[in-house]
Amino acid sequence: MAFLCRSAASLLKSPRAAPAVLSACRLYSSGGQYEYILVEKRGEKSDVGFIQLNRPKALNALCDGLMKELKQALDVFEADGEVGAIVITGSDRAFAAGADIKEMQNKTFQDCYRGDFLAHWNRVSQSKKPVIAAVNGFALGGGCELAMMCDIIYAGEKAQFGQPEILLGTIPGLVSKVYPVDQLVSEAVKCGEKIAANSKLVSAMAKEAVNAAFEMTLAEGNHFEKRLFHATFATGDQKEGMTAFVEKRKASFQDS
Ligand SMILES: C[C@@H](CO)C(=O)SCCNC(=O)CCNC(=O)[C@H](O)C(C)(C)COP(=O)(O)OP(=O)(O)OC[C@H]1O[C@@H](n2cnc3c(N)ncnc32)[C@H](O)[C@@H]1OP(=O)(O)O
Repeated sequence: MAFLCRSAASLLKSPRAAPAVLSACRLYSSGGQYEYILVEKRGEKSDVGFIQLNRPKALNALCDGLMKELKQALDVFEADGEVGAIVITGSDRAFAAGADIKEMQNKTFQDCYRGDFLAHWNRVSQSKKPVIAAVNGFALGGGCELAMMCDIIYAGEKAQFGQPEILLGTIPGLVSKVYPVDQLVSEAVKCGEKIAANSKLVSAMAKEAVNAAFEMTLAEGNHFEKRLFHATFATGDQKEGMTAFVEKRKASFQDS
């Protein structure tokens, strides 16, 4: 948080940063100049910053360009003295279906590690102003995490939250459910079968991240999880999982 405050303050004070903020202000006052998001001020007093993710054909998959624009819009709203709260939403069908799998498919571990892939995704949790997620439809993987980074989540009746990364050969992917007594054991076995059909190597990495988090601060846990996520890009199973998604077929994991 201290870092955030400093970075926001430096945006406001630094003469070099000021033009960036001003030009970003123009972006939402003139409207329509972002490619992947819609940005405006709402509310009777125009005191609510409103950001709508807008990649309908890709179910608002969070491509790099979208995340950069989201950061830019948050910077603008943080610098705007009128804005007291920020709402992030998607479409009726999807809040966001996760990180962009087509962009990630061919990334290597080296690409992820060198570029500190997804490091800037924490921007939302660093906002000094309260952020409300208004979630309709799919909120999966990074989309679910984006909602969780907000301070408040309002969900539509058909919202679906999930962490399906394990299906792509990467982490995380843990789900919990409640069942009637007589169905519990068979449903638990079915769940075990689903987990066992995924990469055993990557499942172990997901468990390692969760277990390690119990012994760490939140920042350390996030960092460790991100590094393990990067490490999945060194596996054949991540390549298989993401390629299978793009080729619209079932993945065949080799635990390698
Ligand atoms: C890195 C971590 C963060 O920690 C991640 O976020 S990994 C990504 C996690 N998310 C997922 O695994 C969800 C992937 N999407 C789906 O499973 C399905 O698309 C669905 C959300 C269940 C919806 O299925 P439906 O059959 O209704 O629609 P389509 O699959 O035909 O999707 C329509 C269109 O959107 C593209 N798309 C959907 N999700 C993504 C994505 N995450 N990245 C890139 N593109 C995505 C999909 O490919 C279709 O486009 P088309 O290929 O037809 O041009």
